[in-house]
Amino acid sequence: MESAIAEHLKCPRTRHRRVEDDYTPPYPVWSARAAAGVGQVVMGYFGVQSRGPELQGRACAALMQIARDFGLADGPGHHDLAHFVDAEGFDNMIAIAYWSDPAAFGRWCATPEIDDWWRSPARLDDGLGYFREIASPRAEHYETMFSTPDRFEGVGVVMGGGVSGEIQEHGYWGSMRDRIPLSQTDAMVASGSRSAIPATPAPGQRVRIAGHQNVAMIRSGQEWTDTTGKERTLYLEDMEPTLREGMDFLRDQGLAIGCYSNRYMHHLDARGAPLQKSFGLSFWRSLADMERWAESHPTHVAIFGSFMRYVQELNFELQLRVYHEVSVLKMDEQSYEYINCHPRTGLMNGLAA
Ligand code: HEM
Repeated sequence: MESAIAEHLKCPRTRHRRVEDDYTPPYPVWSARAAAGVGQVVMGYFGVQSRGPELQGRACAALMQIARDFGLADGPGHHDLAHFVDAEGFDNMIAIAYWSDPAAFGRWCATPEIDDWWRSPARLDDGLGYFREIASPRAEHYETMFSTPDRFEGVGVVMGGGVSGEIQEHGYWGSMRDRIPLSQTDAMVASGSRSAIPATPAPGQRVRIAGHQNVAMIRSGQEWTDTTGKERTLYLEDMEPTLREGMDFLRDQGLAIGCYSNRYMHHLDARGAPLQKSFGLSFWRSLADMERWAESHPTHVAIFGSFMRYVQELNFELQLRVYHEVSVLKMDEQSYEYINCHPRTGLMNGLAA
């Protein structure tokens, strides 16, 4: 058993963990480790927004183009494609890409064909919406968790330092915070507020959103490809409907509890066909707001309870894969840009008049 906090990120504590040193978690969980030299990563959400079946083909083509451009020099080490329909009925296709080096990301963005495409006035009147939500947390500002040690998702794929041993900080409310290295010395309280340029986002515009200090972000995913029999039924008929309810709540009523945006997304393969994998992606005013939802909302409490029960019932032989990555972002670790998107998109949500 080892700490989720890698040795080189440990420091003298001024804040305590929620558990005692002899705490033993009820089931095993692993973290991804960063290779030496991977100090800051980039998590980029490149979105294409459209409405109605007649635009879906063009939206898909735009997404495929973005994914092809990842193959240019300095492109990401890993990417996923995903889709969801938002509360306004728009299709949102997103290519999610990870870099282990922010300088490479900067060079990739500055590649003339990518930069010219993004800046072109044509982006405002080709009938589609586009966005880039870029989070670039330093190593102290994020954590990962995987229910199996054999395969990573998301940022874990590019961190390059392999898998940890079984970690101690999990299986109790507050463990997410305890896994983030910064929690050793900092309460990660949010301050300030979001602002938009121009101040009132509307469709047909380019909009930039400035985040505030300590915005919290989570990508929490599950894959049921390998589940069979009772476990598959449990996931599809018991857990998934509850999860969907929780995700719909955050999408529709999240603002009142500090959730700026929530997307319950389905993975697509390289040709756009759905895979048996999904994830929730949400941005929050603070880590504390996210924690409150996770430990008190009936949907997540029920999912958490079922997971604990199934793990034991299935004798720790779960085929359902669960993982998450959580970041607490400083001002300079966030960049959000929207082109011709509706004003409830992503971090714009709640800012329009
Ligand atoms: C089938 C889907 C899901 C399952 C089975 C599940 C289950 C769990 C479990 C078992 C834990 C505790 C993990 C540990 O510490 O060992 C946990 C923590 C957490 N989950 Fe989920 N979850 C799911 C989806 C989600 C989604 C979509 C979100 C949000 C977008 C979410 C947010 C959280 C948060 C914030 C925590 C950390 C709570 C803390 O440590 O204080 N979960 N979940």
